[in-house]
Amino acid sequence: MSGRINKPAGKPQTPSPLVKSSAQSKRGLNTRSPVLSPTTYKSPHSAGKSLKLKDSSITSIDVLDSPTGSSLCRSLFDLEKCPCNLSQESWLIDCSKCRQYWHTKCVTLDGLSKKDYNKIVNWLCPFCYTAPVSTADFSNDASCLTCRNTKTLRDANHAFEVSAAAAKIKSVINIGDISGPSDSLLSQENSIRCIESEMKQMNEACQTDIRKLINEVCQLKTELTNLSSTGPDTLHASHHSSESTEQLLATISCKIEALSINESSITAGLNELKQSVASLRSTDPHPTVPSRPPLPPDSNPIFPVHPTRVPRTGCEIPHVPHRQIPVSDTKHEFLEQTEANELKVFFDSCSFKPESGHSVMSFGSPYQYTGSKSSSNVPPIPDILKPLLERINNVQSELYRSLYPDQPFLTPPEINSCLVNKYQGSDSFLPRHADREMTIHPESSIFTISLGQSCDVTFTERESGTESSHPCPDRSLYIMSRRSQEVFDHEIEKGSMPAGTRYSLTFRCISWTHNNSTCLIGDSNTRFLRFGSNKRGTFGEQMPGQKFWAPKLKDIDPVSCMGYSNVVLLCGINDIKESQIQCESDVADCYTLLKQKIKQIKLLSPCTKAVFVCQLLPTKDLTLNRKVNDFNRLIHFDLFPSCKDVEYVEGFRQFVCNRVLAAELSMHLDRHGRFDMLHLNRAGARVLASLIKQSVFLRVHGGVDKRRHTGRVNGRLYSSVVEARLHPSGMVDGCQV
Ligand SMILES: O=C(O)CCC(=O)C(=O)O
Ligand SMILES: [Fe+2]
Repeated sequence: MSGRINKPAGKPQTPSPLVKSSAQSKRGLNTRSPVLSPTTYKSPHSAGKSLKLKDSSITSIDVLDSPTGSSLCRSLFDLEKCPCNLSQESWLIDCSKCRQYWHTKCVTLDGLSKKDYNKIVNWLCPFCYTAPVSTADFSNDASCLTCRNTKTLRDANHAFEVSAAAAKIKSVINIGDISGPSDSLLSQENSIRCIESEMKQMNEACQTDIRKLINEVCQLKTELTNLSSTGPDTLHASHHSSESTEQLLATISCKIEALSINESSITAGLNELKQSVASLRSTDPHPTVPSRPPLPPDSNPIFPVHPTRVPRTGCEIPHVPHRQIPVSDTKHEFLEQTEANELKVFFDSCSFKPESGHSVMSFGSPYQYTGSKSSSNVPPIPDILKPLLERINNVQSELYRSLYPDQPFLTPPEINSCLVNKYQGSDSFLPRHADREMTIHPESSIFTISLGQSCDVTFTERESGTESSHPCPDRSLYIMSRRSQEVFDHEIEKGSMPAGTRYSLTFRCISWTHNNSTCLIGDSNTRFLRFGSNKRGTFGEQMPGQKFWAPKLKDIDPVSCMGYSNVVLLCGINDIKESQIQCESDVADCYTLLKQKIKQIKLLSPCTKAVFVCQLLPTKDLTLNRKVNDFNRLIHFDLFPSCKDVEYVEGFRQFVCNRVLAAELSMHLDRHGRFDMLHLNRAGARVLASLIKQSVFLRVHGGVDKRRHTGRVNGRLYSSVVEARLHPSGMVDGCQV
């Protein structure tokens, strides 16, 4: 029985392991009469073997006589004293693991009866108890890739490794080809592991031989003692005796020779194996990252900046062309004359609200902008406008489909709002502005139909000041992309309007949910994530957005972020995975590219409220994880302190188990049947989706999750979202299964 409670000294000696900490037992301690009065003591070092102690003093001597015993005895006196170091009238309980005794009061067990104590089979003391959950060691490693190695986790990981190895062997048998960088890495790591285990075996064999040798020497010693005890005369008296001595000596020399041969062969073998390990390690594609000379730390860092972890290059930002044009398309005579006439009659009868230089009237989804006078009590789209709206939506769908021809499942933006401007006379004008409200769908266009008097709209490229003029004849349509609003202003200059009346019908895709529009740019680990309005399996209608594919950092296109409220980046693993990325500086260069991309995004899309950066996910390759750590540290210690509006997608610790990508959240084999080191499975993607969604919503609500009930994703608690990762059926928003 372990987890014993010892009885007070002086009580009848039974196997019951109770000890009362009392003056009497303390005296016993001083006289080396242990608190453990005669009883069965299980050595913490003897793996369950019991020492039957007859008498305490003899016990001490016996134990002190043997080399292991001395340390055991030394520790006995420390172990049997409660770490509180106070004498207390309290029972003592010993830990099943380290055998340290504790006052039951000190470990809050004092409410239990003696009967209850004796029911305790296993008890772990505060020194030995480890919470059965992974706890990241955040103190040293900002990337959270180190976590506490509890036995449960270690066993789970071991089981995973065994199954992964089995799968690997199976794939080798089935496919016969395991080429590819990750496989060569794996096979190399496996070879190291094999050699290391072989070395372990040889070491063990060596130990066994040494033990055998000691036994035999002891045996021979005894035999020699026996022989000598018969006296030298007797030894030489008979021919028989002399024969046995010679035989004995011959046996000894034979055995010693055999053992030395064995030993030298073992040593040679070990040396050979050591060499193999060394050569394999030297060809490691991801060698130990050498440190760079320290660089001056940031002058005013929020986080303490590790001097070696500041990127070596400055962050000059290469200019990115915005690739926008002021008017993306024009259609003359878009309206039939009769339709135009009908519309003019209709608008002549409407009451417009005056704004600066013109007057306005709205239909459909309210369009709010600075100084808008028509955004409250907005009537629905009138019947007379419905056929026109349908035509415009057709044009919008075509435009959207041509933008994303390879993604036919995406839903084009729906034009749902019409703002009509009325210009009367040559004094009318339209102040310089851009239609860059966040409520406008970032992938949509703004459609303007002119009715009545012609005029020119002037466009100005904000950065360069370059102006261009666009003529707007009666019944024509011109189209501006929402993205172009990030770089061009437009206006109808004062004094440029002719006499007479002009109506401009401007159509947009408006929704307050676009305030949360999100552009997700990521690598293959974003492949299961979906935007959409389905309650399950997508990010949902409250987080509309679009995904952009960027396997490497260079593929991040800052132009795609223009007009989005949030940008989420998950990219970089394929960059640092490259074999030429060999040291911390190389990793820092990759990180610098990420930083440049973020700055370019913010330059091109200044209205974007936040850029969320996902740290790199852990992989199953420990060597690659070192680079991951280096990259992630730069995100923590350089990016976040230095870039305003860059936010952090929290909770990535969930992906780590035993310092690698958690088995239950990741793919075991890729589609070619090879060991998959990098990819999340659907359960992992669900966790990733919930973390992204949580971060985005926390920003929207100033750090407070206000959706329906605090802590919920589409009505489900975040905690259950995370739990749901293990349920194959548990679909979480943001992730399509
Ligand atoms: O009247 C026009 O052509 C332009 C109208 C416009 O820019 C607007 O309503 O935002
Ligand atoms: Fe406008």
